[in-house]
Amino acid sequence: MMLSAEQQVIVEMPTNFGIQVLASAGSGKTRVLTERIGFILSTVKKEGIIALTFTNKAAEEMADRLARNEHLDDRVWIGTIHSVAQRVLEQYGHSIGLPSNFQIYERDKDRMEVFLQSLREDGVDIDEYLNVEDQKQLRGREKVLQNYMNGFSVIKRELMDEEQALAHFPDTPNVWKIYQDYQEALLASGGIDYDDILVFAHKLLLRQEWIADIYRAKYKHLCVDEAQDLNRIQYEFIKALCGSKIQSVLMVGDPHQMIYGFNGSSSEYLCERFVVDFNVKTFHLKENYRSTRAVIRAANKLKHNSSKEHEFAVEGSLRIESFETETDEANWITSTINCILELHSHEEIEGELSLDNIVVIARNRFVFSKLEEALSAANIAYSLRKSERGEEPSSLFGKVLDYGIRVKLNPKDWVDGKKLCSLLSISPPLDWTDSDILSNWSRQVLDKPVHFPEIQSKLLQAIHDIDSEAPNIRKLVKSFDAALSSLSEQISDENQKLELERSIEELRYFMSLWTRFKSKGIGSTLGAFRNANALGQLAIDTSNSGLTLSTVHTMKGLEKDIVFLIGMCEGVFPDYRASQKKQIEEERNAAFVAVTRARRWLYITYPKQRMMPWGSTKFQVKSRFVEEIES
Ligand SMILES: Nc1ncnc2c1ncn2[C@@H]1O[C@H](COP(=O)(O)OP(=O)(O)OP(=O)(O)O)[C@@H](O)[C@H]1O
Repeated sequence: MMLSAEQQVIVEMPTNFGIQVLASAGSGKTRVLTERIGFILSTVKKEGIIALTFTNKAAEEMADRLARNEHLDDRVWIGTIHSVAQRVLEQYGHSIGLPSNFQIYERDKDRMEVFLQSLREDGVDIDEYLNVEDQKQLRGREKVLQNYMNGFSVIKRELMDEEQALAHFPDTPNVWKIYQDYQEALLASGGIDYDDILVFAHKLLLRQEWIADIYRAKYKHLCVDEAQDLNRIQYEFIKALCGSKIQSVLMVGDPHQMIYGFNGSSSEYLCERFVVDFNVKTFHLKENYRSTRAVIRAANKLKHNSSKEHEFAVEGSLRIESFETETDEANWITSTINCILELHSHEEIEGELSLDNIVVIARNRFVFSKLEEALSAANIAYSLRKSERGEEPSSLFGKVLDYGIRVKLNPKDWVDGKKLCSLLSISPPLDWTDSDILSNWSRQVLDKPVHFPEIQSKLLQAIHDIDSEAPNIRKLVKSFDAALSSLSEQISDENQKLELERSIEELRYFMSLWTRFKSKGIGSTLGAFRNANALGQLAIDTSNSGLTLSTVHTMKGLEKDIVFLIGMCEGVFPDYRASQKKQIEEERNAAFVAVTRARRWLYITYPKQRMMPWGSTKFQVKSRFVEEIES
């Protein structure tokens, strides 16, 4: 596949300044970025490149696209912005006072637990505040606390100081003090939260110039995909990584596809700040290489003249259908998918037609419920693309393994320590710094009324004994796999058997994560493994084959031959919470992203009524975006 003349020019630009590529959907931005990396690898000796993406999935796709290049592993560092920042902290976090095995609290409820504890320590009787019978009142109070947590995220990602925070949250009393206390509580438990990863890494690069120089000496080029979605802290982190020494920065993006406004994203960083802060040459690409004429016409109705059809583009098709109910909509999609499969092949689509060619996209995952029922009834295998953060284990054994490792790495982690104590019916200790804590629990659990106390006891001791710097996970897994399997043969109680079955599954899943961690070459210690898992770098994506159901946000940057865009009603898409002009524009961006994922055929559907969660039905109005596409 040849690059176009315009693409080729960008790929082969000299490396002594920045390159900004502002281009529409399907115009080959990611392609240009990966070709540029290949070009640098083959023309400039030794110098390394950092390639930044927004999702682990996108990082993997980029690695796949680059796989044919020599020296990929030693010269190119492909990762999400968070994962790059996390590795900077893992290696040098101690230089700004972070504990060597710092914990990432990636789960919202763990962060909330730390927050509640910080309030208790401040003398606030938060347990009394939350001790209300009335559910509505309780939800209201929980929301107040959640608003504080959201506020902390804003403070971090906008890099606010006290004055700015007080001005930004005029109606939130004591916000700065409460925020400081939360930060102290996090650090006292040896942890940081997800937002902190970038904040601390940014601080580190600014304060310890010598560390930043180590990276700059090795990596002299930086490439950022989907740069329209950068937010302030992400942009500032990139800037700090470059300092004044790195000028070879390529940012590609499409302002029409900015869909993370709720996370502080703004295309201003790509379009304006980048130009001010770097010596930048700008390029535009308009030709769409992905989609058929029918799809491009629909996209251009949402964003006027955003894409230009490629001269060899085929016609493709667009079909818009309405249904009485969501069930009718789901049944129609299911039968249409079956009809497509029966075709086996079509001149507009390369290769055999299969479920792999199809994705169903919706604004949010709740829209899929009726479709999931219909697909199951019709025996059509599908997978729902999930967010990348891992799921928590459900068996007691799986939980002991997960929380135990967290406590092993950081005995100050009372959040996971307390959860473990409660699961094992052990009283929590007063001292959270004891490095023999797991060994003590291993003895105490033996006479507790829990599932298989001896196995849990052995597991706790085994975790205690692991060498964190060079853990032999394979050996640990092998011995427990054998022990659990032999126990299941001796037991007749059905529930206990199920618990054992789940324990073995979760142990094997843990092993597959470890294997994946090792094969990715992103570290070898237990701490690096735990953090990579926390950031979703080890998530195993099952949605590569079969029919994919995906929200718009998780489909970003990807493409399929056939797209069904479903549930297109006002209130769903655009989302009912979008009321201001700016929010509606972002919804339009999301609709544009959804439509432009289609390479060949696009189906858009909506029901005329929907079932509400409380059981009654509600009449629906066709989405304004469908009206526009039809106009
Ligand atoms: N010069 C080219 N000739 C043929 N196909 C191309 C060319 N450039 C890109 N493509 C193909 O067009 C499709 C879109 O490319 P790519 O994913 O790089 O676009 P993009 O601009 O990053 O899209 P988006 O912003 O919508 O995610 C891909 O299938 C890619 O292989």
